[in-house]
Amino acid sequence: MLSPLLTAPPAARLSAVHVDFAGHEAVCHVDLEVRGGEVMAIAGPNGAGKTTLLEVIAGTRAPSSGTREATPAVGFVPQRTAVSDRLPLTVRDVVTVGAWGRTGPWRRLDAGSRAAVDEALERLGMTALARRPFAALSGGQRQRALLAQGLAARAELLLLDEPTTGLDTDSGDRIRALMAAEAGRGAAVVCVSHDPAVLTGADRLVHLADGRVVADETPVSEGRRWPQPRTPRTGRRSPGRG
Ligand SMILES: Nc1ncnc2c1ncn2[C@@H]1O[C@H](COP(=O)(O)OP(=O)(O)OP(=O)(O)O)[C@@H](O)[C@H]1O
Repeated sequence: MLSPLLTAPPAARLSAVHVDFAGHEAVCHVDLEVRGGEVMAIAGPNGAGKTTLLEVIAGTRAPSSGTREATPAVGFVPQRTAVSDRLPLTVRDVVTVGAWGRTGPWRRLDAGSRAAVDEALERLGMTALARRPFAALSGGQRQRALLAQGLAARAELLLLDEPTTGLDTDSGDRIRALMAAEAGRGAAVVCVSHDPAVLTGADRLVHLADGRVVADETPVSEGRRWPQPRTPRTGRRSPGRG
């Protein structure tokens, strides 16, 4: 019998995708399907095209040629270094942006969207920091705020660019557990990473080199070797860094 992962409809499908930057092919002829319920890790050396490919899957970068089909319910968590230091927003504002897919930008949030924002803050241990300016956070706290933004979308396709880079072990564990939990509720999770703990624990590991998929493996056959989701911290103790 086919596994539920194989019978689930694709959350995203790329066909013969190329991305060309002024003559440099960053992504070359990629065919890829991402399915609900799976965590796919994308690995490869610097400059291999991982972020560019993730942007195409997210729909934030149009391919130069080829096609993308995907659910409209996308949550995209960029690298924290890709977000301006000067954003005049609180942590709650940043997380609220994630719920805009449900309400539309700058609209008053309905009760369901407010609950999604509160829950996302709670799951990342950011409730106590909700009113703090985003620009005043440490790097690791920013990473968690951006992930909370992605969770607030309650997306069918959740995309993360190096979400554990520079985090302490505890925060890295928490983020891997959250990715597993998102896949557990049926979302397709795609994560660009150099982190061995992410790469060895994903359901599927796609290797890129020079913009091409050179391997597409399912390294774990009997469940993810990732920590189970834990009861979130409320932040009542110290707000904690990173
Ligand atoms: N906006 C851009 N304009 C021109 N070239 C770009 C642009 N973005 C990326 N590139 C080039 O495309 C290639 C792939 O870049 P990309 O950022 O996707 O790689 P990556 O695998 O994510 O790298 P890293 O592991 O260093 O983050 C690189 O050669 C990069 O220089």
